[in-house]
Amino acid sequence: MGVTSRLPYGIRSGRESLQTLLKLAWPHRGALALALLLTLLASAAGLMQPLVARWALDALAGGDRMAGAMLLLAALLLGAVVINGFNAWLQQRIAERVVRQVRRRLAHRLIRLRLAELDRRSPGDLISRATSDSTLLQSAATGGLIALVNGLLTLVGAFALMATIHVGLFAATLGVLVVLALALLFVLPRIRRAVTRAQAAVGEVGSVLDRTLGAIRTVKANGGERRETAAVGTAIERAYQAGLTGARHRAMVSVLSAISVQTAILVVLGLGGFLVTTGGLTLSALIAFLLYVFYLSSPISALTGSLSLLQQGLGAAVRIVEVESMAVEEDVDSPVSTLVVPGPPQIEIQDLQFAYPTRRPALRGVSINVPAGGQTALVGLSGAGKTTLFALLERFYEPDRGRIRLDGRDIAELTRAEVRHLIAYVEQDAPMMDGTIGENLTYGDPKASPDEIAAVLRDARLNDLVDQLEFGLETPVGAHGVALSGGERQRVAIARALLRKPRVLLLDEATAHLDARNELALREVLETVSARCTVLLIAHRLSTVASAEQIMVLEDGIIRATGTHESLLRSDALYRELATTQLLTDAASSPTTR
Ligand SMILES: Nc1ncnc2c1ncn2[C@@H]1O[C@H](COP(=O)(O)OP(=O)(O)OP(=O)(O)O)[C@@H](O)[C@H]1O
Repeated sequence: MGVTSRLPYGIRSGRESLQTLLKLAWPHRGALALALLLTLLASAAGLMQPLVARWALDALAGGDRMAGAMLLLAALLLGAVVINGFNAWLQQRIAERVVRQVRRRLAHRLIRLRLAELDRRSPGDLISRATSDSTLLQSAATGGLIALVNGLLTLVGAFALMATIHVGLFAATLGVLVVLALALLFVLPRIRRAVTRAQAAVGEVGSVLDRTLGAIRTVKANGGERRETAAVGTAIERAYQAGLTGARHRAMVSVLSAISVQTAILVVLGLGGFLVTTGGLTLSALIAFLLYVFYLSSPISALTGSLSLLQQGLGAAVRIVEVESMAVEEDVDSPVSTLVVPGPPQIEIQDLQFAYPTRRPALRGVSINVPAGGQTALVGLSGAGKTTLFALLERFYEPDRGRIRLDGRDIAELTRAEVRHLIAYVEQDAPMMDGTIGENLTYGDPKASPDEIAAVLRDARLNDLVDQLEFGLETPVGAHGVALSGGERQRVAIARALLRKPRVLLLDEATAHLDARNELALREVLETVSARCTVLLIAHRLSTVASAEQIMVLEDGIIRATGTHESLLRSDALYRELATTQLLTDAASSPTTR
């Protein structure tokens, strides 16, 4: 790490990307070795051709029959064609497998990324890494690697044969090619950087579109179409410019390799011609040597082509390596012991501190004691830290300091899978997953029985809604189905939470969109549920808050008062203010005013 971190970013990322590429190719080493063997066979067949041609020419000059040589030449040509055809299919298959493997791994990690990582990145950019970046790896991890090794071996083979014909001519050819190699050292890293830039810009296109389509009503209502189109346009332009730069560099590589081979031919022709006239070389040897120089264009273009291809792959691999370095929740797949907390637990929160990156602390030493069972309400002004407290209970984030204990067990010592198995959480916005209402209900407990589903439908007052729908529980909802109202979505989310029979139920403004009748019904359900489950709720409705046995007032990341509705009305100015202004909206239905 020490050495790596001192290297400039380009070199470090290049090396890491190459390691990633090799790691990806490693599981397919058997098939890759076969593909390389076939490539070498085809190349050997190619290398033999000038020798056989020389043999044919010598036979002709000596007045011998050349049929044998011609037959061998034909066999070599045909053999190379068949081998190349099979090899192309084999390599494509390996390439597809590499991409499948990368996409599976990326999908696995992206779904398990920690929220702190997701907060810093846009979903569109992350998605593009699993889609377009992984495609770029396809040919690099197979064809690129094979062509590189094959190009190198063929080149060395050709060099050896050329050196046996004439060392001086070989040295002259090598001199020309060294210049090419030096030029490549300069151009190739630029291809990689251009590809990384282009892919980052493609990711940005995804981000902008994701943001725009995700808030399309806001965009339309505010006439933001032109602005959003311009924002996408800027990213598209950046991708185009980076793509052009890459194309320019790739073109330069092929021009350089063609020029170097042409130069080598001219040098060999001039020098070789001179040697032939002075008797230092036979004509057939010169022709054979020249055929090798002509032949060199094939491994050289394979080599330079594979190097550009590899640079493209490496450029994309940089972005894939980044995903590898993002923190994931490793313990969400671990087995869950249902006995961790047998009944509704007492929740003990001690000196909890937490700050989002680049923000002032959202929680500044919260200590509370939530009794086992029963309902506890959290109230406070917007931004006080209520949702953040729930996020820490769910272990979406880890606290900077302090502990949360469930029945004396520190949740940091439980796996996230265990913590989340114990807790059901109804979010503020209650989004629907794409699928049917039934699938949305059973998302947390796919094995729920029809009776259990019927019970939660009753509890969440969803019966009427489901009965009205043509396909009942099979009705699709979400982006591709029936659009549910805010209140309906909340009731589905509550039903889903109840179906999981949690030990702890977190409700984050879960009644905000409910009408008075449904809210009253839900309060009765919570009354029953809280006998077997510790309910912690954030609410802005006086009716919901006042029915809680304990109320905590959170202000600017700290608990400023705890008590019952009546005691807080007497003792806490902020609660009194909240109760008479913010919470007053439905005072008519509050138990205290009824
Ligand atoms: N993902 C996040 N990244 C950065 N800051 C955040 C994030 N989520 C919340 N915050 C900030 O943390 C503070 C506490 O937010 P939190 O959502 O916990 O408040 P809240 O009491 O639930 O508010 P509300 O009643 O409006 O939902 C706020 O200043 C908020 O802007």
